[in-house]
Amino acid sequence: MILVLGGARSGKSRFAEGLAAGCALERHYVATGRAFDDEMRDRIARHRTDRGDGWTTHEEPIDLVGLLRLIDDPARVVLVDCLTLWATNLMLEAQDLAARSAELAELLPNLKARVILVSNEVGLGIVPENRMAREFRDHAGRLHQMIAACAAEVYFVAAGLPLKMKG
Ligand SMILES: Nc1nc2c(ncn2[C@@H]2O[C@H](COP(=O)(O)OP(=O)(O)OP(=O)(O)O)[C@@H](O)[C@H]2O)c(=O)[nH]1
Repeated sequence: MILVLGGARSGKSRFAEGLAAGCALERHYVATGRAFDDEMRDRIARHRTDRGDGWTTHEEPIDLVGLLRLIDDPARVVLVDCLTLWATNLMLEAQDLAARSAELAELLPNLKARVILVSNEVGLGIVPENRMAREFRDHAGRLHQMIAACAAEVYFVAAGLPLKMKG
């Protein structure tokens, strides 16, 4: 399992897609993002075009654990983009984010597919004024630590350049 972290528009998704393309495995893309407005719809369309053929796309904003169990197969590489949007969706539905994150961290080492997880590093700026944003930042930081602990490789991407942090 590989974790790819980075800021907004850092090039993390492209880097992760490159890692997946480098495996001679059936490629599956798990999108946690939701097309809630025209801007996001355009962005998603661009992502689909950039990915090109050769990917099976799954859209699952909430039940990531259930979907990963369902599509798990040793013949596949599964790219999840991204964990922070998944966490946002759970928070907006008032779900227990700590419990869902623990479930994911427990499942990942048991999957047979090669899994690549993309996530936003949101903890580098000043402390947000908004309480929900502070809670989200803390949840994301804890989730990344849990996933990084069991990942074989961890990268941090900035300005399109990957820095290998583990593995
Ligand atoms: N629903 C859906 N979402 C998608 C699809 N393809 C990509 N996305 C979403 O688009 C999001 C990434 O969009 P951006 O905001 O453009 O990328 P970014 O993460 O800021 O930029 P980079 O760091 O360069 O990757 C991912 O979190 C995906 O969930 C798709 O086919 N369907």
